[in-house]
Amino acid sequence: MGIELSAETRSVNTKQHLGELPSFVSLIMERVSLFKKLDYDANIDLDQLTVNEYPLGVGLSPHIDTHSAFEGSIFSLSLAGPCIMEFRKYPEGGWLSKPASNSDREVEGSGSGSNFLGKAIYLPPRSMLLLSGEARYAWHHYIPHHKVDVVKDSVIRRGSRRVSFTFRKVRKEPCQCRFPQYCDSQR
Ligand SMILES: O=C(O)CCC(=O)C(=O)O
Ligand SMILES: [Fe+2]
Repeated sequence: MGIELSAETRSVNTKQHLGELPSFVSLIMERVSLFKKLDYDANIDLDQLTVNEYPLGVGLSPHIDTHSAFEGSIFSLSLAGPCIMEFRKYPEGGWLSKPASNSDREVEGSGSGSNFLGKAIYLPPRSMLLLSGEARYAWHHYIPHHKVDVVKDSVIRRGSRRVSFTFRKVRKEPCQCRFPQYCDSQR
């Protein structure tokens, strides 16, 4: 909603303006505006909304949201069931290997040429995830294709579905972030 996003290229067609965001998200936008009080360089004049539905066991493949398509702050509201979102940072830029097993931990990968830092974050229902700075520009995020997540030896069962509302601001100029090896505008 707002502006069309291609699932294949993870990019936007700025000519495909789908209209204003629907009025039912205005309360969410009000809550998002409270983030301005925090010390973020956030431009939170958000104009693009993607709604994702994840049936039980379905995840999200690893990616960094396209730098050239969206500004520096990305907000994702989790609804219905919980999930664990995993993050990896590869110093070289690209994604190199398949995700390892899931848990709430820090990971340093090695072997088969991979060298990454990993983190896993629990996203309860009704929580808002803010990706900004290095987390937005340099870390891949993904949701493993699992029905059950293990966090510090506790088993967290996913609900029968999760729905997320991801709010972004479409970028009009090339990205000039501090992370050129991850940046499609600077390669
Ligand atoms: O489901 C989410 O919370 C995140 C979705 C996401 O990363 C994306 O659409 O790029
Ligand atoms: Fe994403």
